[in-house]
Amino acid sequence: MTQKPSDIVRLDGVTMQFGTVCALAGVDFTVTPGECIGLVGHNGAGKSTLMNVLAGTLPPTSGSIRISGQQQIGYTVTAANALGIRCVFQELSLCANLTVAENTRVNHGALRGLGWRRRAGALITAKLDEIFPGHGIAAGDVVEDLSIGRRQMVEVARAFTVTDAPLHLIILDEPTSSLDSHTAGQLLAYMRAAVAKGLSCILISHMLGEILDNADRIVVMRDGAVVANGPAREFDRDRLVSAMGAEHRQGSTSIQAPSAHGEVCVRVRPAGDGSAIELLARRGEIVGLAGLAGHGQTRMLIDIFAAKGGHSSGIEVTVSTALIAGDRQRDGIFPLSSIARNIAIGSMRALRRGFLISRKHEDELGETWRKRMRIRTPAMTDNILTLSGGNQQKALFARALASDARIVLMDDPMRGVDIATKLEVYDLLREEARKGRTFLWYTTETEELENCDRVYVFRNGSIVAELASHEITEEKVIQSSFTEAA
Ligand SMILES: Nc1ncnc2c1ncn2[C@@H]1O[C@H](COP(=O)(O)OP(=O)(O)OP(=O)(O)O)[C@@H](O)[C@H]1O
Repeated sequence: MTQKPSDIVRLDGVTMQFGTVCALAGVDFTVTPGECIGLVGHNGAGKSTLMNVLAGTLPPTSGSIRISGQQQIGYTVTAANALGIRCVFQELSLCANLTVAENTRVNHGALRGLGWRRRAGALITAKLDEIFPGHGIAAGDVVEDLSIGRRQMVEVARAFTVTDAPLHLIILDEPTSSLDSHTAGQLLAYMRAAVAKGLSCILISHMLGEILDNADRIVVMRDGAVVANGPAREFDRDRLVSAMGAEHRQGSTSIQAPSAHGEVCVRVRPAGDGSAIELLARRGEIVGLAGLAGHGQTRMLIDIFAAKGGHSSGIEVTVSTALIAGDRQRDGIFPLSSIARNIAIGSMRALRRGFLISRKHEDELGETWRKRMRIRTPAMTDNILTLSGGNQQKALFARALASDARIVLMDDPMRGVDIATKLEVYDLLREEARKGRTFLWYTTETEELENCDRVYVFRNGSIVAELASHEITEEKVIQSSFTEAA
């Protein structure tokens, strides 16, 4: 196939085989200047793999790569960078023990010589100011001290910085997955403005509204192949969902209000002058934690988890807890273990036979949750890192639900999970809540709060509003997020 003079990228017949898994089954894909392509597909459809090929981080098993008309042989990240292609990966790639400025230097060989740290700091700060005004990040901050949302902001801003290499195409793989809606809006507005000036962009997201609102063209992948490709105006949510191969389902069905008099199993008394609101969760409730990212929601979940069924500085927890960590790379997965072991690790007591862990029971547990969460893998004995990002997240969910914990603390747990699975997980949560489990659920996706019985809105480390189920709207959450406690 010949390349149109205007194509920046032309991939033809790209395949990628990981052992027995065919991640890409002959994909043709093009990008033209000044367009935003929305790339969607179920977890494990092959989106990240395709982007890894395009960014030069994975050599394809077969197929051809042409960039600006040039056939690429031995294509690498360095070549991609020199040709103006950058990628913001789903699993953040910043060095945790370096500062924000030092991480910027890693990508820019031009920032050498005397005063490089100051110049790197100025470069990244200017870009952060441009994309995320009011970001609150300093160039001297060490990355491991930043919240996952702020790390995502640094990673995105760094990809947009330019020194000696040009920037023609930016690949954003779920760039808003850890950002609250306000910050995500800042990024998407910046991206649209850059596209209007001629930059090309590939946006991967499971938030279909984000794709429909921002893409010029949409490409849908399914099982390693492109199954739909056309102008965004030809798609709506239903068409996207069915192209992805998910059964069409209406959004969440209405939830049964829990007993308002159920036994209280978590109570967190506010510190300070008494203006903040107390957090209470009863048996069988799904309680949402909302507000701008980094305003104390994760801290509260960790404090409740650390209280371990006891009392600790104003926190009372009367039953056992499990935590689904928000940062799977850092706090969630056991990278040397299999998928089944990663799930079973939350239920070790139940799986113990004498001094040993029963492999048979571990395998059975893994199989049950593979089916329930639709984890896409040829074998649950494979290493957890062979799973796509969304499928890793499903395994973490399975770990908490498979455990006997009575309270499940969820720190933005649906990061990267596809729409079909999300709807099933929502049903699962309700079913578990009806059986008496309690869920405390921090989410950066305001739409998800509709699944909650009540929502607490956080600001500056305190709860500033409590919304009953009939009051939960995006507008109300955003309004409360910007209001101080009365
Ligand atoms: N290093 C690897 N080893 C083995 N299998 C892999 C590896 N990387 C990816 N895969 C498999 O390739 C397939 C495609 O994965 P990929 O990460 O591209 O999916 P994705 O569409 O980006 O999914 P998600 O939405 O969950 O991020 C999956 O079945 C995954 O398990």
